[in-house]
Amino acid sequence: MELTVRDLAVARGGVPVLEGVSFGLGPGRALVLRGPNGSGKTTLLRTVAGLQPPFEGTVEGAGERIAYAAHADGLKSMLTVTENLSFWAQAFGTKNISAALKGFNLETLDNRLAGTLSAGQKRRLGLARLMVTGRPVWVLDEPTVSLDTASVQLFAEAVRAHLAAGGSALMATHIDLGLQEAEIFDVTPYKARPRAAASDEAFL
Ligand SMILES: Nc1ncnc2c1ncn2[C@@H]1O[C@H](COP(=O)(O)OP(=O)(O)OP(=O)(O)O)[C@@H](O)[C@H]1O
Repeated sequence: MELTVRDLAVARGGVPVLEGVSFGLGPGRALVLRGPNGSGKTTLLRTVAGLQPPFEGTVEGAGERIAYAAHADGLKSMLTVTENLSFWAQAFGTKNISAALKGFNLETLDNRLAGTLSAGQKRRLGLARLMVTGRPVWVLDEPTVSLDTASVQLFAEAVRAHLAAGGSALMATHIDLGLQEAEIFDVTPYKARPRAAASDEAFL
């Protein structure tokens, strides 16, 4: 099944920031959103992930197929690394956390409370969570923030394995992940044009 975005316009605070966005993302494919600060990449990802409604247009093949990871790591600070992953595995109806621990080099930190991890370690745990969701479409907002070079490499390998297993990934990132297979989507900011007043639903 493909994630299909058609003629999408997205808004923040009731103000449109992007319009006319259309793309399809099928199994085994990665798409990287590129654009300057404030151009609307986060807003687009939030809309695709269902965290806010489209201003215009449609998103199909999303919903429960999506695992979303954004700036806020959403970790439970008083649970250990293992307990965090087990919690999510249970929440998403999966079982195996060992691949996620290994994939993000968390094995030696397995008994550490998440709240005591460094910024990069927390980010690794937040990304490891993706692997236990079992969900096919990863939507990732600047996933490599705080990661060192070796961890960026681990992340790229995790994405590559996800694609090879038939998953897909939609990402906003300012750095080159070394994923040659990823396609680039340049976001073009909204051009002001006459329109009716922004709807209240678009206000988030
Ligand atoms: N809660 C909000 N209320 C109003 N405007 C917002 C809100 N959040 C973001 N914006 C504005 O919406 C626009 C798009 O922001 P967005 O975060 O989607 O951009 P971005 O491309 O992800 O930027 P960056 O590369 O800096 O992360 C920006 O002009 C931003 O200032």
